[in-house]
Amino acid sequence: MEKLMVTGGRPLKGTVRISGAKNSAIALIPAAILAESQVILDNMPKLSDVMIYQELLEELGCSVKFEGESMWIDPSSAISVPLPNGNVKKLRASYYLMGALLGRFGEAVVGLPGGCNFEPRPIDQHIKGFEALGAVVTNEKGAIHIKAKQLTGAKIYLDVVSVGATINIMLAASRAKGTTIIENAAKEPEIIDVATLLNSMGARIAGAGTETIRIQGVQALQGCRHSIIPDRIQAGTYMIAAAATRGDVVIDQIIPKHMEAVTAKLLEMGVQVQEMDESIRIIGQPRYEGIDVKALVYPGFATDLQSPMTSLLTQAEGISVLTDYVYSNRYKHIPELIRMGADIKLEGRSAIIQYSKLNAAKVKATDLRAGAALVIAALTADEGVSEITGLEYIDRGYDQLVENLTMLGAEVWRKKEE
Ligand SMILES: CC(=O)N[C@H]1[C@@H](OP(=O)(O)OP(=O)(O)OC[C@H]2O[C@@H](n3ccc(=O)[nH]c3=O)[C@H](O)[C@@H]2O)O[C@H](CO)[C@@H](O)[C@@H]1O
Ligand SMILES: C=C(OP(=O)(O)O)C(=O)O
Repeated sequence: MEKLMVTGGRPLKGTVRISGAKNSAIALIPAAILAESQVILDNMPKLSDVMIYQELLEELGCSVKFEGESMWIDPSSAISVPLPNGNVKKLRASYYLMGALLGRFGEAVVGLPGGCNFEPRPIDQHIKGFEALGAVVTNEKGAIHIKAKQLTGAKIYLDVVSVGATINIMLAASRAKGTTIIENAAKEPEIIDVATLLNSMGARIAGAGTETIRIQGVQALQGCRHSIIPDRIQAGTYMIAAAATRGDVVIDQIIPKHMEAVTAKLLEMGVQVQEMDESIRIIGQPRYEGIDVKALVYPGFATDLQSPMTSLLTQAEGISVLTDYVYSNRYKHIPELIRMGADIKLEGRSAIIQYSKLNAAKVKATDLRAGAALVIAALTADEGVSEITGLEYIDRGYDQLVENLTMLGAEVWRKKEE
């Protein structure tokens, strides 16, 4: 196991290039199972979740290789091997194997997912969707067994707006007989990315990115080549880190439209933000105003940036109130930030944050974005070296983190845990 060592007090300066999006990549990889010939995914991020997914596909009989930043997947020999345990427990997005295997083979056995379990994360809406398409779903000792003689299109109203359920239903319904309509669908850019891949494979999906998605099932899907969209959560993390360290950073190769909620909040605090075609420049300021932030589904402020934003708000004068409306208790970073000197109180599902001088400390990342919050706090701390354990969580979502931060002038390094 490794930990991350971070020296505080150095403003980030320079340009950082953002990789492909984790939350797209780990849906696009299983989507490739639906094809009967080779799928090439370009702009693939180097992340532990992606490596685990490579192994999962190999367990299912796919052949997978990398060429630079491209992942070549040949799913022609895939079979629906039961995966009740093992790698499926290591990441959240293993649940997409349910929709993909169901769509291609009419059956799947997939263990309940792992990943960042900052609070219970049910998958009842995924299951409701599969059942509506005609599948029989049972939970046998923590593994979900799904079987359908014939998947048939249906109208499915999601009780909660769920990224995972929307994508999972799209995957299965692409091969169903007839038309599926998902109402109250999630609108995240990653959903559009998955629909774009599926349509390039021959699917007929309309409305991705709106609350109503129509999927006309087709008999077969073929291979294609697709480039993964930039990671808006990584981009947002660097935007926030640049502001928190009062640096000057160009966040490059992104889609600025995806960043609108973050940009708006940074501007409201008094951060200088310059938007270009494919990049955003963040110029930190000596003084920021406290603000209110509400984490919501897209196009609202992303819950995945709620923890990083908590660290930045400790640098704003007055009181800031941050409320997460997606997860009620995604606050595992707060006790650790308090150890670093932050003045934060939890009231129900809101964090009340006051200006605080942060100090270096030994802290523990308990999930991916909690880890990102601690990295930002450690970079912002006045002086001294922070030690952040739980680096394996951070590696789930940040491609080349140490290299990128080093290029931006930070002093960060990995160290073996004793
Ligand atoms: C791999 C991936 O893309 N992960 C993202 C995805 O997770 P994930 O797809 O798991 O998150 P969802 O959008 O499904 O969850 C949103 C909310 O709905 C609830 N819910 C969800 C499904 C369900 O069947 N029942 C239910 O009650 C969840 O508990 C949560 O409160 O979207 C989240 C919300 O933007 C992000 O934090 C994650 O980074
Ligand atoms: C919670 C996250 O990911 P996952 O859903 O894969 O655990 C995240 O990316 O912040």
